[in-house]
Amino acid sequence: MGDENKILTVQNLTVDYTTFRGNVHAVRGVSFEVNRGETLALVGESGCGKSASVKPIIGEDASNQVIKGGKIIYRWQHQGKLEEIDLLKITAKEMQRKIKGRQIAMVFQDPMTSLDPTMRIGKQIGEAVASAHSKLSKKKIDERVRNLIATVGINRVETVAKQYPHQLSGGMRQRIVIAIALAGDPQLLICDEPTTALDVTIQARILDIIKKIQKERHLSVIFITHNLGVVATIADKVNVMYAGKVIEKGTIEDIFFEPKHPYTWGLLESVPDVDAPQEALPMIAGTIPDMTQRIIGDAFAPRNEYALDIDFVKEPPMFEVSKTHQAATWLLDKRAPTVQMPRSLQKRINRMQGENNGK
Ligand SMILES: Nc1ncnc2c1ncn2[C@@H]1O[C@H](COP(=O)(O)OP(=O)(O)OP(=O)(O)O)[C@@H](O)[C@H]1O
Repeated sequence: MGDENKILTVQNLTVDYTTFRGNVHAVRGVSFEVNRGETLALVGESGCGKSASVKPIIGEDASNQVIKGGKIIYRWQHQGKLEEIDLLKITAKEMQRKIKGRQIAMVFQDPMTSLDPTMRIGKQIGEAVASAHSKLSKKKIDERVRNLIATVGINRVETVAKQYPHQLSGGMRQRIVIAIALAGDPQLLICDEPTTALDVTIQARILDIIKKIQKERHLSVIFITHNLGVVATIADKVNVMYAGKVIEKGTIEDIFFEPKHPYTWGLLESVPDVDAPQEALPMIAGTIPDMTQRIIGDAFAPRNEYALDIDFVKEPPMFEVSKTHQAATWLLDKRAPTVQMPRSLQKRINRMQGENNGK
């Protein structure tokens, strides 16, 4: 697959936050790629560096953020030519003028932070359209606003256009935020926990809308979530993150049917199983490490009941499981003892695979 199909390549991204307690090493050398028309999920517990890995893509920088290294290569077709830039090297002005909204847009968890409470919905979307397409007439802008509202699955277009954010439910507000994100016809949409604050049925509806839009517009999507259960319905590929690193990456099938890292096993076990009688849901015991400290070995080792001695001393490399699947665990070293995933998880996977084959 040539580079033209890769819309984004993040290479060895390293991000710190300076704090009075010392530097938080939030992202410790993260690399990933997103292909055109593909959805990549970044998954992991709270605080593992998911947001910190994507904010630099769109120039969202807290005042205490320090990019210590890496590249973020973005590629797009411009006047029939493939252009590429390192998003870490452009100015804030260029980011605003060329990239933000028009190439890459972001949807955050809390829609209220992205909406202006004092402005009618139609006007807010209209401003986003006008700022991305400066030459459009008022009539054309209005037309686009109505189309965008309909695109996110809202039927009462005229009514909603006249309303204020507080008059809408959480799910409706999130749809409007998605409509605003689409106003500049971006190629890449970054969704940071877009459904976490919503109740389960509304979550499913928003996921369906994102999926529908992704297909219609052949969008690339980076989808951030702490819930692996959500990932199965939306993503093509998954990167599992822990303590500022990607520790396992693969296709949906690789991660759900052949998980290799004990951390991924733990995440999968903590997904509610709707098809099986529920025992108490096992959460991964322990807490994430203090990210201001230097981490020695595998960051997950202190919480890992399958840890080997070497895990406490030496960081595991990414072992190749297959062409599409890699995991950073010493259990994959050829000298390691054979360790099986928990039986309860294996049983669940067997059942899921059976259902999948029966489809
Ligand atoms: N502005 C900041 N200043 C200091 N530390 C920060 C800042 N932003 C994030 N962090 C820290 O960086 C680490 C990674 O945070 P990040 O927000 O990327 O996690 P996350 O995986 O997205 O989790 P969540 O779902 O809770 O946002 C955490 O330890 C977090 O406390």
